[in-house]
Amino acid sequence: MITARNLTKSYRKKDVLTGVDLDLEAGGIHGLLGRNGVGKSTLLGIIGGQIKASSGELRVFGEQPWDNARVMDAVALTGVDTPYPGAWSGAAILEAAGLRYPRWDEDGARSLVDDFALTGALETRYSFMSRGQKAMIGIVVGLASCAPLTLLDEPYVGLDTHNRRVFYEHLLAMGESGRTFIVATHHVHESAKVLDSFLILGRDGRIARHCNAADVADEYVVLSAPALPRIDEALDLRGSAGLQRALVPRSAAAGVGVVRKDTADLDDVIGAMLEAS
Ligand SMILES: Nc1ncnc2c1ncn2[C@@H]1O[C@H](COP(=O)(O)OP(=O)(O)OP(=O)(O)O)[C@@H](O)[C@H]1O
Repeated sequence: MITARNLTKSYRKKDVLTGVDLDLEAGGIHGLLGRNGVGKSTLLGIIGGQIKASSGELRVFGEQPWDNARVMDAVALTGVDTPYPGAWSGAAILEAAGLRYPRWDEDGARSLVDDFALTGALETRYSFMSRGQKAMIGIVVGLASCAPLTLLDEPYVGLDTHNRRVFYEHLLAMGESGRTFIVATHHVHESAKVLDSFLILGRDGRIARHCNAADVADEYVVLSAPALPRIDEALDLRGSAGLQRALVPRSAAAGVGVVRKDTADLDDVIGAMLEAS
């Protein structure tokens, strides 16, 4: 569904994406992770046809996406920076989304509005909405679009605990629908429950890792000992006086002598991958 080869994007003299290679098959919920400013929103904008890449190859549904109406009809991109007109009410935004997206699910939108208790905000001008209300409007648009490829850019910013749970429940319920979701997120712990895979965009502007959520914690163990030998494949974890801890691929840990080996925690693995990226 998405194939990228050596995709780059520079803003004036600033190189953001320097050679993204990516193969993503249709279906599932995928997290796009990376440190602040590495280019996650830029990459989503390029995939969604809204930002023009500087060079490289990109195919979304077999076509180049930039300004391509066929691709853009099948892709919804919403998030914290979606520039809805400030004078529009929530209801007007949802009505426009219903006209914009050919597969729009009116009942689904209503159910999300109910679950988010957003009815009151539907009459509020977008510019007067709270951050959380804006986030919920963006989520309703993205999820009810029924776009085969739905890109959510930090969709939960400003949501309280209850509404984040509502969001994840709806997203999870759609995970088996055949649709593909890419969620740019900094919330590894919360999102881990719904994600099928993690894409880590590194500080060098390339995809550093693409790992399957079901496998990643099994593939690593935590070694701890007063002094660990050097293990090239190790992802560093915390070390304190008298105790070193390293996150190591299970295969590389097999040959290490008498040290304590613990099962790795998904948060630790992803966190260490982000640090190393
Ligand atoms: N339109 C633009 N013009 C110039 N620079 C831009 C533009 N859009 C983004 N950038 C720069 O590109 C870099 C990547 O920005 P982007 O928003 O894609 O990162 P991000 O990974 O989504 O960040 P965050 O996690 O902080 O939201 C940043 O340095 C940003 O300042």
